[in-house]
Amino acid sequence: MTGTAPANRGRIAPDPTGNAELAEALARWLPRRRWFADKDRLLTGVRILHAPAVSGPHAERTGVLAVVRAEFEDTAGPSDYLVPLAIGPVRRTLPGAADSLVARLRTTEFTDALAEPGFAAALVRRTALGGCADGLAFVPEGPGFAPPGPGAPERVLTVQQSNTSVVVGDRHLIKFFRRPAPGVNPELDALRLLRAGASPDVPGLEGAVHGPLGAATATYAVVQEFVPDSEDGWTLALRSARAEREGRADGFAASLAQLGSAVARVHAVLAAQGEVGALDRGVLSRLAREMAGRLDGAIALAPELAGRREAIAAVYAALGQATPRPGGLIQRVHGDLHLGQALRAGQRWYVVDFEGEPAAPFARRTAAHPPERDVAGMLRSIDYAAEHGAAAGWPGGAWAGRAERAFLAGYRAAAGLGPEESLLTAYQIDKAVYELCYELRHRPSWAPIARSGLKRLLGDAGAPPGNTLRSLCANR
Ligand SMILES: Nc1ncnc2c1ncn2[C@@H]1O[C@H](COP(=O)(O)OP(=O)(O)O)[C@@H](O)[C@H]1O
Ligand SMILES: O=P(O)(O)O[C@H]1O[C@H](CO)[C@@H](O[C@H]2O[C@H](CO)[C@@H](O)[C@H](O)[C@H]2O)[C@H](O)[C@H]1O
Repeated sequence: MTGTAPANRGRIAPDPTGNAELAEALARWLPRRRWFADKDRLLTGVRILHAPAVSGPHAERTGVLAVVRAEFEDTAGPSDYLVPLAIGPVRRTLPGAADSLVARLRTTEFTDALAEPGFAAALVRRTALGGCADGLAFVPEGPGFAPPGPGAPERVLTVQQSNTSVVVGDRHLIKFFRRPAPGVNPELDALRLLRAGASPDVPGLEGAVHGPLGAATATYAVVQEFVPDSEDGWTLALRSARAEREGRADGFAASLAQLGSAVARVHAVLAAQGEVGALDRGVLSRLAREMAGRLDGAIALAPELAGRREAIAAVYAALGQATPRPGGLIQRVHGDLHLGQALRAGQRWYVVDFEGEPAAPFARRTAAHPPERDVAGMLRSIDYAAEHGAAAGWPGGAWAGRAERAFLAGYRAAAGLGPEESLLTAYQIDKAVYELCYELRHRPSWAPIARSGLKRLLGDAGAPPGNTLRSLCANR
């Protein structure tokens, strides 16, 4: 590391002009982060691509929004990660958890900047004010917002998976995209459409931070309204399934009908504000081909799927031959909708995390789909909750049936018509295939949930606790 002399303390020069020691420390620190998405690959090294500076929370510490490139032994290509760092003299005690320490190199200390009081708040403040500095652009979106005052309390959300979000002053949430890629992040893009259409069903977009990525520009973070006192749909679903076992009725099914309506309204705004296309035979056969391609990719990761290839391919083939509903559309959708991405506050639902499937390239995440894709995601999530409960001995089947029917009824009431069956079936199977791979990779002990969901969707006999699509559709 060459940047430790007092004169340049706080600035990181891009590799290969220095920083070898810091890069080595990052190579040890990164794989232990929960948002590091390459845990199953052998990391061979880290390079610091960019490190634009932002004003530090206090005079002796500088913040940088470092973008680092992780390189691996395999040939699948490098991954870029956003790593906000605070740089300053070594301290006796760290402000956050001990694992916020990235490196102590001689007299200089490098820590996770999101654990430093004042760092996230300073970025939200700069976004509210707008402006450019050191290659970063702080851009308020829409009418803008009042900057948080000095000393606004901050807390890093611990539930996040792919990214890292910090709540500032209980009013704003700044979400740092850990995997920057060239262009506008799909979440920012979707939130702009939803703001333009005055959607009441998502937290309002307030601004964004952009920075360099090679010769391109990437979205580093978005700032949006924080929804206070909310609980996510997954937590509520598990509580409701447990209440059922204990013979206590609750209002969850009724609230899921409201969620169904909220999702339908989100779809309506995205269709009105974004690009749409006709759902014709050509689109159906393309979607069927894409699903079949994803199945082949999934079999490579989860060879157990090979035994089901024929049955799954038959469902996709049926989709490819189906007659589209007249007037059907493809449009921007959420792309990775599940109960954890619905927040209940008071009597309202808010839909969050429009980033799409975290591992997919941006172009695939923003591609137009029939809205059935999101509806299928939520049905899979209800099935997940039922299956999770079944493992604890809860009577998941009846609960799941009611929950799924309520969600579909709410969706239908707001959309004016229900999801199309061949699409809903194919998307649920496509999602269950994705989930099996996701679970095998990230949470192997959850793989049986995806496995048995897939079994049920393929109509295998004797697979409680969820419901076959046939039984759900019979009630449409
Ligand atoms: N605007 C918000 N207000 C309140 N909580 C939020 C908001 N956005 C996200 N959250 C909470 O943070 C969690 C993680 O957010 P999410 O956008 O899904 O992050 P990730 O991209 O890391 O998965 C959500 O499940 C929700 O509990
Ligand atoms: O929230 P993310 O965008 O990071 O989504 C990924 O992780 C999800 C798990 O947190 C995963 O969702 C799967 O598990 C959920 C329960 O934890 C369940 O409700 C979903 O239906 C199921 O798909 C999601 O697939 C993945 O992309």
